[in-house]
Formats: sequence, C-alpha cells, structure tokens
Amino acid sequence: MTSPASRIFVSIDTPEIDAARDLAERLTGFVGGVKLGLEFFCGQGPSGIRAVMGGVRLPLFLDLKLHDIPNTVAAAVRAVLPLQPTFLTIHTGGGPAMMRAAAEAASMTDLPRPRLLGVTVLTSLDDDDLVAVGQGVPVLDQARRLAALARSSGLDGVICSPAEVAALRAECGDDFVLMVPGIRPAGSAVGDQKRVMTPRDAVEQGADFLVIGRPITQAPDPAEAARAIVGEL
Ligand SMILES: O=C(O)c1cc(=O)[nH]c(=O)n1[C@@H]1O[C@H](COP(=O)(O)O)[C@@H](O)[C@H]1O
Repeated sequence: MTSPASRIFVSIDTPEIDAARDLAERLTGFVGGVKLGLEFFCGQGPSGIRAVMGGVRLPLFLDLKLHDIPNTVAAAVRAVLPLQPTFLTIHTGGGPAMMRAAAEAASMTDLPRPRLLGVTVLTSLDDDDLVAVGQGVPVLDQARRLAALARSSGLDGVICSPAEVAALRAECGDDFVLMVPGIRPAGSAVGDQKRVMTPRDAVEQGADFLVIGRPITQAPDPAEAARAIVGEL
C-alpha cells in the first residue's frame, strides 16, 4: 500500500459513457482505482468499459456480482478476462463449487490474473433482512461463514461492511483482501446503505480498500470530496 489515495476505489454508478469517463478523468490522481458495476455494464457492456478505461491510468474493479451455476459463472469470468480487471466480484452465496469454478477460470489466462472477491452480506441488509430471506442468523455470523467459505474455495478476498472487517481480518489473515463499501464520511447521506462507517474508522478496523460512490460522485466537486476523504485517512 503506497498512499492513502490508493486505498480508494471510486464507484462510478451511471449508465452513460461520457459521464463515467469524465468522472474517471477528473478523479485520476485523487483515488486508487475505478469501480464500474452493474449499472454501467448493463448500459454499455464491455465496449463501454474499454471506452472509459482506455483513457485513464487507473486499475479497474469490475463489479459484476456474478451468481449462477458454476459452468455459467466460469464462462462469464472467462468472457471478461480481456477487459483486464484488477478485481472482479462474484456472490459467495453461489456456493463453493461456483467459487472454485470462477477461481479456476480466472487463472486460465496469459493476461494478468484478476483478483476474485466474493460478496458476503450486502451492506444494504441488516439482521431483519436476513430473517426475511430465510437466513435467520446475525449478519456478522453470516459474513464470517461466507468469508471462510470464499477463502477455502480459492477466492482472493471478500466484500464486506466495515462492521465485519475486524472479525474477518482476524479470521482470514493479512493476505486476504477486504474491500469495503458502506463508507460514509461524517454528515453525508446514508441512502440505501444500512451498515456504514466513516472512511477512517473502516481503515482502522483493517480494510484494505474502500469502495466509495455517492459521497464522491454526487459531490459538487468530486475531486475535492476525494481529496478530503484521503486527508482523513
Ligand atoms: O460489491 C460492491 O461493491 C458492493 C457490495 C455491497 O455489499 N454494498 C455495496 O454498496 N457495493 C457497491 O458499492 C458501491 C457503494 O456506493 P455508495 O453507496 O454510493 O458509496 C455501489 O456501487 C454498490 O454496488
């Protein structure tokens, strides 16, 4: 880890190429990487990813949250390898066979191998939401279970909320990547997130990387918002 800014992946959630490219360019030098996810990929596909990332010198976090049978997920991983993402997400809820298939597929490349991250419990969920979907266990227990499963299935790390970082760091070790959304600088709108923490607290808990969207992208001056967050770390 070279600088506080390198910890931040800005989540550029828009379906528009020009808006995404503009944000990526304006934030270069202020953040460590760009996350493009479902909204952008559904709107613009692989060619849109190339159009945005071709002009910026930042690592790509491709957040597709793949979740399907093992054969389908492995094929989807292979299909996006040419985009050369540094990080790629799949859902741990797809189970160990799906995660192993994805990890194998990610290795079948002459290109740099992407690091596969498993989504544990979405940061928009709380204990009551898990009861509603039939998972009657506290969020922390479920995140610990899924992180351990991700690790034993060959993934490189997980996505978790800041509230689980300390427990997962202790259980999964220093080499296991903890990429953490649900980040809200003091006073910023929480929106649809339920498990949130400030950037500084999340790093103190042991987060490797922070995923930050609206607090940066919706700010009047996104570069200034990113600079302020980095200053806090
Ligand atoms: O996989 C993710 O990146 C992710 C997992 C999760 O549990 N929660 C979560 O918010 N995210 C993503 O992180 C970003 C958070 O954006 P903001 O809430 O605007 O900061 C969004 O792009 C989400 O898709």
